[in-house]
Amino acid sequence: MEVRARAPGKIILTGEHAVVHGSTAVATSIDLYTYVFVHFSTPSDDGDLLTLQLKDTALEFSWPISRIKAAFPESVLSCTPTSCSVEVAKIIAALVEELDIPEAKIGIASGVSAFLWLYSSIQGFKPATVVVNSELPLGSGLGSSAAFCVALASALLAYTDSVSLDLSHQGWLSFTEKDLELVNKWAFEGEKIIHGKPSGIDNTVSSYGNIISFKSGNITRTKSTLTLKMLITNTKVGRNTKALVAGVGERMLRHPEIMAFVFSAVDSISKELTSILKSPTPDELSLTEKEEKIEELMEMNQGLLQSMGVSHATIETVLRTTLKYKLASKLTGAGGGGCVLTLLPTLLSGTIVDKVIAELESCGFQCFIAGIGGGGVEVNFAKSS
Ligand SMILES: Nc1ncnc2c1ncn2[C@@H]1O[C@H](COP(=O)(O)OP(=O)(O)OP(=O)(O)O)[C@@H](O)[C@H]1O
Ligand SMILES: C[C@@](O)(CCO)CC(=O)[O-]
Ligand SMILES: [Mg+2]
Repeated sequence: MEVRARAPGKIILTGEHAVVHGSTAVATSIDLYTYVFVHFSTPSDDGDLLTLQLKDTALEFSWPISRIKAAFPESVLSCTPTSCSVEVAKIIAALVEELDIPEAKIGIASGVSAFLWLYSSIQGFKPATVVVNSELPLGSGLGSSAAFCVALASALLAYTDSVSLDLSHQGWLSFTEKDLELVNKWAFEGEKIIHGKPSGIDNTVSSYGNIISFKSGNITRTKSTLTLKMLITNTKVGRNTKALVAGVGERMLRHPEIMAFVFSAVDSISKELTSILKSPTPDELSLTEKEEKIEELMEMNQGLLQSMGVSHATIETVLRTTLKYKLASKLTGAGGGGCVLTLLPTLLSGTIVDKVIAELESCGFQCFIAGIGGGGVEVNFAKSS
């Protein structure tokens, strides 16, 4: 029995960090995916191992099922999404510690912990091989952790009675609305292990796809009348969303009144962006006007992100470089390095785009343009060749 799942990454157009504190944020899926393949062992496989292959970091881990069974409490299997208890978190931490993950790749430990929680909760103690690979840069603000959790939850749920999928379907298959809700809730439990205090926007956009406005767990799907073209620049500076979210939380505790104003301003920016995206775009003039407004909103949001303390010297370099070409940019995701968005207006000449990319890449950054607003997570039951 095998299944593969693919879940998209995302960009946050406005509202990261503030969304953790209840403000509105706007995000869209991108056409770069994390893939999870699961092969559940059959008696003929003669295996009693749970194996996790993480292709992006060239790491492989295996646990004898008996080892996992002995470590976990019996009651861990659950039909409904459940948070990892402090007791089980300690058990998982001990199992992950035994793996001796090399220091340079230690960030992966949180992903392995999320895997152990989702696997044992959804599948119990069954032998299997799980293979993960991603088109997303890991830990760069494009939602790699959420895509990982969404693809994993989908693949693990695919054969269970909790969802209703046509197992004879050929090719990629979407979940029903009700099943997507379940996938999204399980993925959120995984994100909690990786992030500490996620808002849920990343797993939600990875599950559902499209453009969404998100506030305190409530999703509004936004049908945009314009197609945004965003240049994504990866500064290649590694960072960790958990630490950055915690840093903003501490600033909030030190300056509650000021930060409340900052978060409220971000909320207004996201609401204004949503209304611009939704309103009719009858002609080229209104398109240009809208793009100019969006650029202004991005600049204001970036200023507020700076005041939250999540910008970085490399992000400032990208901002300065794109400004030379009169282009507006902002960080996306948790910041502290990672990726920066630059709006490429529809009427911008290809020559300018080439020039700005060349200048950014000469600084050692990596630029690409991803397709945005596509569908969410899908599964595929086709036999691998
Ligand atoms: N393909 C993958 N294989 C293994 N672990 C992964 C994979 N993708 C993500 N992870 C886990 O998620 C962590 C990165 O999550 P983090 O939230 O810090 O960054 P991000 O999700 O890429 O960015 P953001 O949260 O800002 O969008 C990795 O260190 C790893 O633990
Ligand atoms: C920084 C943050 O707002 C977005 C990370 O992509 C964290 C979250 O919402 O969980
Ligand atoms: Mg993340």
